[in-house]
Amino acid sequence: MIRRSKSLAFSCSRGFRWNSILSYSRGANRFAGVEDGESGRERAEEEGGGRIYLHKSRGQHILTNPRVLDAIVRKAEIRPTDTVLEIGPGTGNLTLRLLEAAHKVVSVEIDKRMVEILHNRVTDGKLDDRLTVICQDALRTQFPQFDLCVANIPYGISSPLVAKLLFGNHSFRSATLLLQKEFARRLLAKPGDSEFNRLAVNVQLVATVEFLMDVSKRDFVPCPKVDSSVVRIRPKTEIPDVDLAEWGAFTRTCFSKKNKTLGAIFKQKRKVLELSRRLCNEPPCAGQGIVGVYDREDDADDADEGDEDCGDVTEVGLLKEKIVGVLRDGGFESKRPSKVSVEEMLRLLSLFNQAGIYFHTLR
Ligand SMILES: C[S@@+](CC[C@H](N)C(=O)[O-])C[C@H]1O[C@@H](n2cnc3c(N)ncnc32)[C@H](O)[C@@H]1O
Repeated sequence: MIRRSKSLAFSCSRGFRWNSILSYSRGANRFAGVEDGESGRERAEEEGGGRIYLHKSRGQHILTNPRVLDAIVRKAEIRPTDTVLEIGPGTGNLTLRLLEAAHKVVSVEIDKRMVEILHNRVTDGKLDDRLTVICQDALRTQFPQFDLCVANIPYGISSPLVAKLLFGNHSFRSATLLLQKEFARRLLAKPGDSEFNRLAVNVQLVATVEFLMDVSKRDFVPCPKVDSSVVRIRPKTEIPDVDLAEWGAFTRTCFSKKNKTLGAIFKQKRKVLELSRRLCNEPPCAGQGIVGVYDREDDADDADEGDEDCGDVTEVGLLKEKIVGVLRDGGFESKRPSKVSVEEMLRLLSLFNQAGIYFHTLR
């Protein structure tokens, strides 16, 4: 049951030249935003009262500019032998182009109405034997083997999806993703940039990220509030030998207060107690992988409760001294996490481990 108040209504159209139709328009009751070959800007047309409601909550903004669609496919470096994974094909504007360039396309789409539209479009174009559509939530689906991921993804799942691609044991050459501009900037951020956060540090541990192009909000139907950027994420062939679960917990601690020094962060009573509990909780739960790449703004600063400096002369106090010693001897005490590179973070974790301090996940 679709509740109209929460949705954006777009009408269907008919009678446009096939190549001018950006989304499916065969038969009655079909949606079509319409590609404007001249300006590439949005239009929506109505026919016979047929409508499909685009759900904001599912990020249903249809990319309609043919030049942008073509550019994404060109920049994705698709080989004719490739299987391409697409997340969120929507009405299939990108999918049809991917099918022209690749050997196979596997598209994962949560909305069965979109799947129906997509099926009809590829059947019309006789491309259906090379397309597999999985009608499921991309975050809950096991991806098949793929060479490349190319997608205009729903922005609401950017962070867990990037984590799934990079930390989910998939082997692929690259992911060319259309993302919200701000999210893309965070992926690309370098130490010292104001956007540098756990997302950047976790992604850059295992991948390189390259900016490809900006995309205007006006190239979508309906027009979203934000601009977008296309980036290419290439998994590194050699990944540092680090327990990813521990790395995830470690970077979470380091970035719990992005603008405080590491010394101030690790001296907090709560942090020391947390580490103390982890140490008592042997053996480590290794190999769980990073379950998220931690991009939530509200993760950036933990609440201030229990923030006071830990001054105990108990075991916890001794642990605190040990922690401070590691930070001081390694030259990290006065550094801010937002200015520390991945390599330096790895060195700090290794120094902690050498001192018998671990960040493994609590059971
Ligand atoms: C931004 S639209 C992109 C549509 C199309 N790729 C384009 O470029 O015009 C995102 C699409 O992802 C789908 N979607 C949203 N959440 C999803 C999820 N968790 N798993 C799979 N698809 C999802 C939406 O239904 C929508 O069709």
